[in-house]
Amino acid sequence: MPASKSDKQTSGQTDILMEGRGLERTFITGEVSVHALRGVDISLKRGELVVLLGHSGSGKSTLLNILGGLDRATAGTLHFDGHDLTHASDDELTRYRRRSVGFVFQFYNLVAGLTAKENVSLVTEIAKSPMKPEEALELVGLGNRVQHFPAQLSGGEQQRVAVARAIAKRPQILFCDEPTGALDSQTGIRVLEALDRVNRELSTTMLIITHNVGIGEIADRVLRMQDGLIIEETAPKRRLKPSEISW
Ligand SMILES: Nc1ncnc2c1ncn2[C@@H]1O[C@H](COP(=O)(O)OP(=O)(O)OP(=O)(O)O)[C@@H](O)[C@H]1O
Repeated sequence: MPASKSDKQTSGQTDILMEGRGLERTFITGEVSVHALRGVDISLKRGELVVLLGHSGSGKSTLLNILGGLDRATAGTLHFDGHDLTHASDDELTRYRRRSVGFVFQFYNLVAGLTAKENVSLVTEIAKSPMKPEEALELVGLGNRVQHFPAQLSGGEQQRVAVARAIAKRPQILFCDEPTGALDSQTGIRVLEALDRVNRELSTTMLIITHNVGIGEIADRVLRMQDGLIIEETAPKRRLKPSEISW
């Protein structure tokens, strides 16, 4: 049974799960340097759902890749659950990704020849204390689709299998890069409902990237990026249910 938010806050842990300070990322291609991140400060609290908004090219994916241990910052510091990731070796970063992090991307990347259950099993077989694949699929509302192959599922259902696959290993943090980007609004809302449920029931910390300002209403906190910096932070008065929003 995962600890509730209040349990965690009284157990002596700080309520900050992840913290980046002064994060910079410069890409050098031939003679051209792109300063994709120009000194980002970001803190993610345990159990919170944060939406990261920003125009194309503002640095959202670059930031997500660094926080998720897929890339390294050129400058700045990064800590996760008391561990310094700034100077982590490649092996340590791999361990961090395997044990603690889940990813959901715009395209679902399911294996076509495997059923929904088998796609989720790919992850649960190598995790330490995973959920049963059926349990993860039930949590995202696909308890009746476990034996279906990706081609027999709608786009939104396939994305929910991808969410089940990402959360079945019980990651502490889930990074979602445009999880509804390929979906119409009604289908996208079903995917957001699955994410919202995982966040509430498992207290999984979440960072969701989107272009879609309306999705900010389901968050505890909304961050907005521009030109490689977080330029605005807001907290909606009331966190709406995904079924209450539209776009
Ligand atoms: N591997 C790379 N090599 C060179 N430049 C890169 C690389 N990755 C990103 N960039 C540049 O860094 C900047 C930020 O890109 P990033 O993908 O983080 O933006 P984004 O906000 O996620 O955009 P989008 O919403 O379009 O996905 C852009 O100018 C992009 O061209």
